[in-house]
Amino acid sequence: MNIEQQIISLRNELSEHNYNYYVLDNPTISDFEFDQKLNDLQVLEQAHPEYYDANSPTLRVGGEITKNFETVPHTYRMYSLENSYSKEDLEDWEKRIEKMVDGAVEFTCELKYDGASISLTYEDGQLKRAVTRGDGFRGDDITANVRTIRSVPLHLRGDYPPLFDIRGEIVLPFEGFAKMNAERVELGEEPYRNPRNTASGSLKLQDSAEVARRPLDCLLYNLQGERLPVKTQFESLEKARQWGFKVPEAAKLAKNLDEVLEFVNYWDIHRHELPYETDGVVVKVNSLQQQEELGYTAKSPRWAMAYKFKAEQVSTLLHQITYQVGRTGAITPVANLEPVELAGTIVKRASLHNADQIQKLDIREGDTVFVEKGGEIIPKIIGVDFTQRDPNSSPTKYITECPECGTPLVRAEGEAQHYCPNVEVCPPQIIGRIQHFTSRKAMDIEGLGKGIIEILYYNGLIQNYSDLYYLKYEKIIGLERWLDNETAGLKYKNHLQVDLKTAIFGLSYKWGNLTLKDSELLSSEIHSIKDILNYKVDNTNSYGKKLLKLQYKLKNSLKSIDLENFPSLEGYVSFNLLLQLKFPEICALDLFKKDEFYNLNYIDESLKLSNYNRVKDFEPFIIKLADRNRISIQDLTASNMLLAIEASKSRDFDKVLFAIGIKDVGEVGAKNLAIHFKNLNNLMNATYEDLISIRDVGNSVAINILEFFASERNLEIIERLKVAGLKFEIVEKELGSNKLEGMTFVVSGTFSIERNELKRIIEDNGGKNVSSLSKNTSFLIVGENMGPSKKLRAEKDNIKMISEKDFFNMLL
Ligand SMILES: NC(=O)c1ccc[n+]([C@@H]2O[C@H](COP(=O)([O-])OP(=O)(O)OC[C@H]3O[C@@H](n4cnc5c(N)ncnc54)[C@H](O)[C@@H]3O)[C@@H](O)[C@H]2O)c1
Ligand SMILES: [Zn+2]
Repeated sequence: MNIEQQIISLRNELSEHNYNYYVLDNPTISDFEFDQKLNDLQVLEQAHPEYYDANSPTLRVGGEITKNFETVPHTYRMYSLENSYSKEDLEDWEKRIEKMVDGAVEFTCELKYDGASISLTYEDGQLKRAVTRGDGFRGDDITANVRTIRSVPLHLRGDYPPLFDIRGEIVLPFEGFAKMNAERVELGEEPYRNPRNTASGSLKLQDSAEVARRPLDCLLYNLQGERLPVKTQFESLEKARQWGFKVPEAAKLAKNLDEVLEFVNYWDIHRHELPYETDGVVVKVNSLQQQEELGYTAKSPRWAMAYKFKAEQVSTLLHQITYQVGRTGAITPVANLEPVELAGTIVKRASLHNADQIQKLDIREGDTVFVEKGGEIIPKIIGVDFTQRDPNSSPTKYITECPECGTPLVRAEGEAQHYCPNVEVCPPQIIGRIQHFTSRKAMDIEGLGKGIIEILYYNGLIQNYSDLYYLKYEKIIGLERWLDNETAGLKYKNHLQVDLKTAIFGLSYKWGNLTLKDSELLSSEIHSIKDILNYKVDNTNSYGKKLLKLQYKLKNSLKSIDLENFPSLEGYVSFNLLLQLKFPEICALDLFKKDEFYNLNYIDESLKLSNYNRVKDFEPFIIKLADRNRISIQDLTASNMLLAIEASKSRDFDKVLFAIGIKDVGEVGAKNLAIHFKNLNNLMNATYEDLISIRDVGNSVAINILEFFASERNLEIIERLKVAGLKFEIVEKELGSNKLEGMTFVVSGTFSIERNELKRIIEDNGGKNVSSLSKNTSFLIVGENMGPSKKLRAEKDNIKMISEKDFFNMLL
């Protein structure tokens, strides 16, 4: 590639990233990588001014305007900031400045909040407009959304100027972000990646009510206007604070660059204590007079410089790649890491996303990997330290079978994710669906979280959510299980009674490293676990060696265990614990005392650190751990749970519709469907054309709905829910108002809801039902197929006739 091609290719690539970042809120590379590429381009362009292009990403603010909001021009242009990454960069900048202005230069140091920029216009102390940065000249008018943010003052106080703009950053504090993500995870949805993109995405929602629900915050840092009552940047921060804006206290005045660096160094460490995300420090020339002298480049002010903190990176050992199965059957590979501290938290796991990602980075078990936590909350593996790679390792073979049910995985054309297609039997999918059903935004059944659902499921009491409504107190009381069954080596947890092959596999998972195939082979030759002890081993091959190890461990550790009753699930778990207790090598007591490692996972570790004869010391920890990991359904839990299940029968139709978990039908979608179809029968009879005519229902959702109701099994489940008494039709909200006080109604014909229901709503709102028309009747509510005589009579007596819809409008 020649220079010109290189420049053009970089420009195209960066424009694409700008689009992903600013418009889609979904960047595909890290900020650091982006800045490096931008810098490469800058260097090339400087060396080759002949390829100048005013539209180059180096000369333009990256944002764009979207078509969803009104576009408005900025009175004062909104710039970006120049970036620096080192002390030297800052020193160079200072030198440049000092040549251009008279007198000593002081600096204001501020934190660089990582969110979405916003410009607010205030007229006579009232918020008039809020506009995104857009391309710097024009932005999106998102006033309605910004009004919902509590830290944006709608009216100012004090001695504010009559007209000015104030700039700031809209951020999503960690706490709110974590809460939003917890809710998403509860619903089995992908968590949001980082607060910045989520904040920015929230601002572009069409529904301000939804924006209001997001815990956004607005931090202000810059005034723009004519004849403002301030002479320095620092003063303007103080003034803004007095007028009622939220201006963080961290800002500091620095007399020289040393003081600036002090500020930088302090916050590089302490920023993790802040409630929101920051990605650097912004250093600004304090005097506004000097700022004016310095002016702007094409893209940024010369009087300000961002100093970016480095995205924190560490290297650590990747022990194992495990695979999680989600509610929809999607498989997510997870890297289990040697715990390591990164950006203030201990990181033990990182998502590997999908098979392509593993292949692209060539990640293998046993590798030393680089883990980064730049903007992203969930740490990610950005590469492998190849100098540390074991030369004998081989590329990771992605699993081909579901780790939970053994079904061969599928991967649809063009999809990144593998799926387990065993929808009806695969345990995490079943449990996930039930969990979704009971979750807060669906049926909101309190106390029925994952743990309890698992107990009920593994004890064979529920197979799907309809079974919840048929639970009996006597059956559930006293049920228990250990939460941490994975650590107990129990891979095949869907079988309450595991078969021999599985039991062997479970055992060897811990000790012998038999593969599933090995276990199968062995199980065909013996009748029970006990037989392993007497099995004749040919120890000349690796299979035999593994068996020998298994035999040895078994012999050494089993005396008191009732092998006849093994294998059963509970028996199995306790069996493992007992083995741990009896097993003389488990002694890494010190490791265990640290709560961080207080987990059965580390028994494996402690096995390696063989230090004999300390089992006794260890025992209480194991017992405590076992208790901590065991949950059981006690009296109170059981009765509360049944009450909560009973109470959930009164949830509205749209909640039920959301809860049953039709693919891609979310909370809002379910509401639209409920309002449109009024009841389940109508929805079930809807054709493809009916469906796609509804707001927000596209091709794939329509197909999902049709498929859902085409399944015999789903129909059976729904039938059971109906029998249990769940709501499968809209019951208009009982407002319980007195809006209809003094009015009498006659109801005639058929309606979208039961006639009695309609009458009840009238009464609940203070109205009176009468059965026949008279001069005193206020309204006749006309349904379908009303007899003609009623109509004549009403016309004669001048009684107002209204439709069902008119009636409900009266209640609004
Ligand atoms: N990963 C990607 O694909 C990708 C793509 C485009 C941009 N980016 C990233 O976005 C950034 C570029 O975006 P940018 O142009 O918004 O620049 P920027 O984020 O580097 O800095 C400018 C912005 O900082 C904000 N800011 C926060 N605190 C401030 C304060 N105290 N004073 C003044 N301004 C403050 C302002 O909103 C201002 O617009 C780069 O860091 C880049 O890495 C990443
Ligand atoms: Zn499966």
